[in-house]
Amino acid sequence: MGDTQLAARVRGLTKCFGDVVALDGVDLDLAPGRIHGLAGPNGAGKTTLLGLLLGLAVADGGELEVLGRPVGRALAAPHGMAGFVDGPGLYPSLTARKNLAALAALHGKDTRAGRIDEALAEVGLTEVADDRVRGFSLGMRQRLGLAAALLTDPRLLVLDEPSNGLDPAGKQHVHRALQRLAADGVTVVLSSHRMDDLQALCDEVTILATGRVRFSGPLEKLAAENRELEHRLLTSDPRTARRVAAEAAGARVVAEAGTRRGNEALVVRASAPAVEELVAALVHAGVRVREVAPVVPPLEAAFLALTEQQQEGER
Ligand SMILES: Nc1ncnc2c1ncn2[C@@H]1O[C@H](COP(=O)(O)OP(=O)(O)OP(=O)(O)O)[C@@H](O)[C@H]1O
Repeated sequence: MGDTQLAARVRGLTKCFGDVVALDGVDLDLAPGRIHGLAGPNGAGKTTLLGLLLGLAVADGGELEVLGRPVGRALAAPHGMAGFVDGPGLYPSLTARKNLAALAALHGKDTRAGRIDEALAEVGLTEVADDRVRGFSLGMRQRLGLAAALLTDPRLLVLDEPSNGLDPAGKQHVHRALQRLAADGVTVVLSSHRMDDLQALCDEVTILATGRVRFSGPLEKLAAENRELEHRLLTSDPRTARRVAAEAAGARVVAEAGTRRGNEALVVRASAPAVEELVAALVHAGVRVREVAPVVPPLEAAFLALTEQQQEGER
């Protein structure tokens, strides 16, 4: 795909706040119709990057192209973009419905009741449509902010931690709305601290640590980065299992991890294929394997390995 088709193209982006280097030569490509996740420890630069995309601040260096247009030094949200960082800007004294009407009118968009009702339904706020926003929870505000963004018919949607404060039903509404947008060709970029949310939603992720990109690409590639993981095994015969694991190629017994559901658990460090071999060897030795699971989910393990490496390298 040619770069001209990208929803956003970022090259060597830097941003400092006094002595703090928030972004340090960041490259990022956002492909159309994809949901791109941004992850990273606190202070990694996620909000700063999303803010620059939204035109809320100006970069100190590098290139930033959004929806085919270079973003210059003027602070202006590029046309066709929607989103928010640090929570959506809403009018507390107005109802949810009136907020949407006011925000859509501000953008010169369709304010017909039908369209507003649709947006409210999409984020699951129909029942509180006529309640004042002042009494809304964080999760309800986040969803209303998303509804407001939907009304502007964006081609690029930028969201900073949109899952913050959402209950499971709210999360489902938000995930469905974002997936519907992506299916319609809208590009979505969002930050999250939850690797499980990123896994459920995103095609690609970028991991930032101390202002630098540590990984950018498909999620499967990230999970595969961390080849050896600790796995917990529950078996019918812990003693034999331990002996078989100690002899298995490519597996190292880490510890006996106490008991779980009355069984003694065994923890081994091994790659996914080596774990499969071990399970086959256990079955061959007459040991029943009741449960095999990574101690830390693969994506989270890859995230920790990448971000810890970066921080240690800088000490
Ligand atoms: N307006 C500002 N003034 C001074 N420093 C800032 C400002 N905005 C961000 N920073 C600093 O820049 C760095 C990156 O911050 P940023 O908020 O982008 O990180 P983040 O990845 O979004 O973090 P979190 O996960 O905690 O939200 C941090 O060290 C932060 O303290």
